[in-house]
Amino acid sequence: MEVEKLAIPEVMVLRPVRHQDDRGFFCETYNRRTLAECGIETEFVQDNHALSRRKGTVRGLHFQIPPFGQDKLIRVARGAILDVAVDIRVGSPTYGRHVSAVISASEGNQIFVPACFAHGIATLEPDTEVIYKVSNHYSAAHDRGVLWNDPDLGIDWPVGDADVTLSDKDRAQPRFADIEDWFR
Ligand SMILES: Cc1cn([C@H]2C[C@H](O)[C@@H](COP(=O)(O)OP(=O)(O)O[C@H]3O[C@@H](C)C(=O)[C@@H](O)[C@H]3O)O2)c(=O)[nH]c1=O
Repeated sequence: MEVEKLAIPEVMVLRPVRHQDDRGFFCETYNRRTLAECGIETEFVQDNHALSRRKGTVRGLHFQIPPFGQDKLIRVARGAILDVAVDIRVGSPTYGRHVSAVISASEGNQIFVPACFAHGIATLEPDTEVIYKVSNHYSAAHDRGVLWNDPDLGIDWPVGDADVTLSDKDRAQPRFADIEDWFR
């Protein structure tokens, strides 16, 4: 498996081997041993599957607070996304900065985002299906977010305010400056 550490190196893009033949391909989308060889020892406990019908749908930026923080391993079964991870570790040299990568069904790549990052996606194609593993169970009481287009974060989303599809929850998320310090 190829591993690419992004500019914030705790966030990694992974490329599992795709075995191509006349029928199509075969790919191990999750292998605990291979991930451990890449330095990812996370135990995942839940798989999620989200369909976004429209291109230009943004989900995020989301995180769960301790003790329900979630490492995430994200891939795309149909379509493509821009995946964004914002460092929310107080005291980190990259606090408030973000990295992003295009993750797509055609590439078969994946992205690993640790718990102490706010995470979001923007769909680059209609009917995009995202499948991801998380290392802690969902807890609505521990669910938190940051406003996707907060100018303080300076994220270059592939969709503008006028065209974005967002949940009501994400429209009302707080600014980055107003979130509490959950991770150190
Ligand atoms: C995330 C989640 C949501 N739900 C429920 C709550 C709600 O009724 C419905 C939709 O939830 P949301 O609007 O929060 O879904 P969504 O906006 O897709 O949230 C996801 O966004 C991406 C960017 C992430 O990183 C994920 O961790 C998760 O926060 O599904 C669960 O039952 N289990 C879960 O694990």
